[in-house]
Amino acid sequence: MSKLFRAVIMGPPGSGKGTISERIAHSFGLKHISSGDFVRENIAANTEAGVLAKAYMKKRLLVPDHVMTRLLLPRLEEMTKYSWLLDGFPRTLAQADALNSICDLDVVINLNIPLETLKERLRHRWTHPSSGRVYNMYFNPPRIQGLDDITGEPLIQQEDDRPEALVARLRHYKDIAKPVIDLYKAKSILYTFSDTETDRIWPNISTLLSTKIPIVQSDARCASTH
Ligand SMILES: Nc1ncnc2c1ncn2[C@H]1C[C@H](O)[C@@H](COP(=O)(O)OP(=O)(O)OP(=O)(O)O)O1
Ligand SMILES: Nc1nc2c(ncn2[C@@H]2O[C@H](COP(=O)(O)OP(=O)(O)O)[C@@H](O)[C@H]2O)c(=O)[nH]1
Repeated sequence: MSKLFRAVIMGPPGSGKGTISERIAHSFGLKHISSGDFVRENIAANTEAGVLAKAYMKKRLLVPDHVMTRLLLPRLEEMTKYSWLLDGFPRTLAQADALNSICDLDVVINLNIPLETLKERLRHRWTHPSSGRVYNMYFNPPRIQGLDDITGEPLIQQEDDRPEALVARLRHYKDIAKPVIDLYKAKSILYTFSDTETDRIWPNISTLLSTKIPIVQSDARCASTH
């Protein structure tokens, strides 16, 4: 029986975390836990932490660490039987320390994508606001232009996906992510992938995971939560 597998995917906005997570979940049978989706589910369900998170989410700000860890850690503790991939958490060193206190990670995938590529992708990113589903007008367009494939509801372009907003967002990401990346580097579990195309990065990630997850445990196999 293979050991359960614990992975994190990190990268700046638009680096392809969501896109690659879906491929990993599909190919390797890991549970995909997207912190953004989980926050949205809690807001929709009006939970205590969801109510706290809502104001930050509306302003497109990071939710404070104590709220985020209160949301995410119990969810992870429920999943002791599954192999999982965390997308969007940890974002800060405090979150990484909290995660470290409940589990040992096997792999951290770090996406390193050039700024010009991020700008171009996000310029064409359309989002379904209530689910967080994203499309790109060229890479993965919706079936009907401007409408979400699942609900048929209108898609929007997020204000902070505009190229002018991206530089500040990226600086902020780099500042808070650097100590997290340094921590995982020191633990020798950080694997960095640099390219402009997800389709060129994906085979390398797939090869890495094939060596790390030789057998996917049958009872750990489950669909992505996306
Ligand atoms: N680990 C976290 N720490 C703090 N806030 C978080 C965390 N994960 C998600 N959030 C909050 C920030 C956002 O307001 C909201 C949505 O997150 P997410 O879906 O990851 O979108 P995003 O637009 O911030 O990321 P990206 O552009 O990288 O896809 O939830
Ligand atoms: N053109 C192009 N767009 C991509 C590629 N990979 C992902 N995207 C799109 O770029 C945007 C950002 O990807 P996403 O997975 O949301 O990144 P995240 O913000 O890191 O989760 C989305 O609109 C994706 O559809 C790629 O290789 N080329």
